[in-house]
Amino acid sequence: MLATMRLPELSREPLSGSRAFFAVEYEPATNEVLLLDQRLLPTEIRYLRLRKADEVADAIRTMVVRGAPAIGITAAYGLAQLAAQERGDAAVFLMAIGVAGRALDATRPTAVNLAWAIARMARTAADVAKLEPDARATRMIAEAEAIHREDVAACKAMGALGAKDVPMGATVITHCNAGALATGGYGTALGVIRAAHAEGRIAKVLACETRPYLQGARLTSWELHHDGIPVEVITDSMTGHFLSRGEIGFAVVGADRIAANGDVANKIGTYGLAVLCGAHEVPFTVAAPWSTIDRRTPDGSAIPIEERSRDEVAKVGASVLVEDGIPCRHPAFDVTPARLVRAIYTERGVIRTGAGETPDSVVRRPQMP
Ligand SMILES: CSC[C@@H](O)[C@@H](O)C(=O)COP(=O)(O)O
Repeated sequence: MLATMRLPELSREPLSGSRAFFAVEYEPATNEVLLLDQRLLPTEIRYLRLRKADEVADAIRTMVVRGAPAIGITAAYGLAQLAAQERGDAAVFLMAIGVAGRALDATRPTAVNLAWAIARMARTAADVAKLEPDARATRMIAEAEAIHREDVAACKAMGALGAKDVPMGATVITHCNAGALATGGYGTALGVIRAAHAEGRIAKVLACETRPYLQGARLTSWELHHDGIPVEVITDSMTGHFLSRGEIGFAVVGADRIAANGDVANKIGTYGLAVLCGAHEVPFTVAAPWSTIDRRTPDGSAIPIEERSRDEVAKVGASVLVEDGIPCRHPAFDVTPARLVRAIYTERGVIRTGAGETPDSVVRRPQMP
């Protein structure tokens, strides 16, 4: 497995629980944030060591790290790192955390996990501001590590719940990358796939390539292949073909933000896949931690959609596909209405959207918040 890995030396076991690879870790011995540079995958495995919060913000903006939970965890570590560097009094400390938090928050607008993690770190900063610098840094680092550890546990919990819905022997389709690379470890949609594979339910996975940034082709296939889970890459335009032939039994994707009514924002192309699954009566499901649910956003129309650069559509690497000067559009996410989603797997239970449940309606259940 992963014979070509060059892992950075860590002074302890990674919180992601994987020595094979990790998307993000914090190294307390050096106060560095370590990121696997996902822009280079699958051809090169290189880790970056980040020493300042603005380097962390840059890394999120430029897609060194991506995926909703992973960017939230990375931002939390960026603020913990800053807390370990800031020696000023409480007011100076809170000012520095506030400025860095706003810069991190401005990097990517759609994934609510980013704002959620920054807000949680800001609350901790307010609680510890009056402590000695070393003591408040220790508390900030512990909070970021808790966010990381809780995310891995959430992925495993939702994976176990979702796996039960995967029909025995199914071919499962997924879109984008909602795996260990996109989370603290294990993955959301790929967590369901990992758990279902361990239960012997999965014949193979079809990974949509996910134009234009190709997270499915570059990242999902890499993760699954090196985990020994059978995977085939298809172009996004092939999904209707395979569904029409009855070759797909289950669909599971991640999410960047889920509105109070159950509408799901995820990587561009998800909505089309959901419509096709609906037309062919194939269960279309979503796996996401509770930190992806934004109950202050009433429905999908209120979710901000990130517009990314023209060049990601007009070029593949150095190859030009669209002549200079011809405009291209690039919404990076779309919204799938709740009515097309059969179920949402979370660490707090399953939201049966197909049976009319919503995030708002299930919070009254005993195990829900
Ligand atoms: C567990 S990750 C869920 C989503 O963040 C994922 O499906 C996705 O859309 C990622 O988009 P990206 O633009 O690569 O950050």
